[in-house]
Amino acid sequence: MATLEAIKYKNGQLEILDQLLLPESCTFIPIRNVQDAWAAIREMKVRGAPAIAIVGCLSLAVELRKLAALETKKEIYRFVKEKLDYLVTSRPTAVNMQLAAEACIKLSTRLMEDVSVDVTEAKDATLKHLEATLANDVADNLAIGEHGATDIQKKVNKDKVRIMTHCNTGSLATAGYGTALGVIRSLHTANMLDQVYCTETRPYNQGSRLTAFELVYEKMPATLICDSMAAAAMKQFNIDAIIVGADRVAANGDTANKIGTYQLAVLAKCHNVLFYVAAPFSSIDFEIPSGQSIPIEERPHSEMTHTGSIRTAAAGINCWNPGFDVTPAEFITGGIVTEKGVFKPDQLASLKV
Ligand SMILES: CSC[C@@H](O)[C@@H](O)C(=O)COP(=O)(O)O
Repeated sequence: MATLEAIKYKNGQLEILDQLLLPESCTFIPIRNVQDAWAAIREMKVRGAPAIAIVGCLSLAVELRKLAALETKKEIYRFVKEKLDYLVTSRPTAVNMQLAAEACIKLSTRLMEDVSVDVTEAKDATLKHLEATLANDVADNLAIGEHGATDIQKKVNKDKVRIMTHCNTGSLATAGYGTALGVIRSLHTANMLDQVYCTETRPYNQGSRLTAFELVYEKMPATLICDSMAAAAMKQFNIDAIIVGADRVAANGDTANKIGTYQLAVLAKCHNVLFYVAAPFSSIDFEIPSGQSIPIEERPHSEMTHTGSIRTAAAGINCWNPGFDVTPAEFITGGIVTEKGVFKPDQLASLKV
């Protein structure tokens, strides 16, 4: 199934769909270098944990392709490390950019130390690694979709299911297909989706602006709700499962995701609704034992006090605007859906590679 495309890369040319302009306008903007990518990530022109890492890696590929002047493998290593270290500082909560940077720096170190590899081969191997991120992510998402849909079908045991989701985890947040929205897409393709309820996702409205846009685009049976309607909707519509994405999953399964995820998980427990997290392995941070160590991004207060340029909150009020919250592993009752299968949170630690 053709899904929306938010990241376009060909022969060293990178363009991204400016998500700040959605749903009014579909405008692609060029990313000419790592600095452009850093700014696009920071300003949330591209957002969503996997998409952030892919655009970061591809922006480095753009620069590396243009670079003729590097004469030694050490110069390539230094160039790659400096650029990736910088990209990691763009946003703090999602771990995907950090893990992608660590993997690429490790590769660059290995190529530098391998005497059988010359400079051109080292550069080509690094480029190949960076450019593969796009296709790898789509393949991972297709597998996540399959595993998630099969697990939900097995546990819910109904012909058609009602799903709730939060934030945006679709083609716009990934290289294509999506993670949690990928599972919903797979259910829809298998004619097993009765209805998906997507939350508005205040204050940045990734749900109403982006997920709703994708759902309409894909013609899925979907209903938008405000975040404050989640409990009522669970009760009224007999939701079968909630599925969300992740920005960072700790080794014990605690999961950081868009603010509002934790309250959905608590509500799911009260209403006996299965709660799933869908994320690629590149969102799992095996180095941190629990969600307590996950850095939570604080966002500008204007996201809460204004709608566009219009102030909707009383002037002078103090605000608290964390971009993410942490759902304790015990609330993830359905499981963590990855490209390698569906796991209970307490199974994760043993999967460290
Ligand atoms: C597949 S994306 C999973 C998460 O990154 C997503 O749910 C989310 O929280 C995105 O937050 P955002 O602040 O829009 O980057």
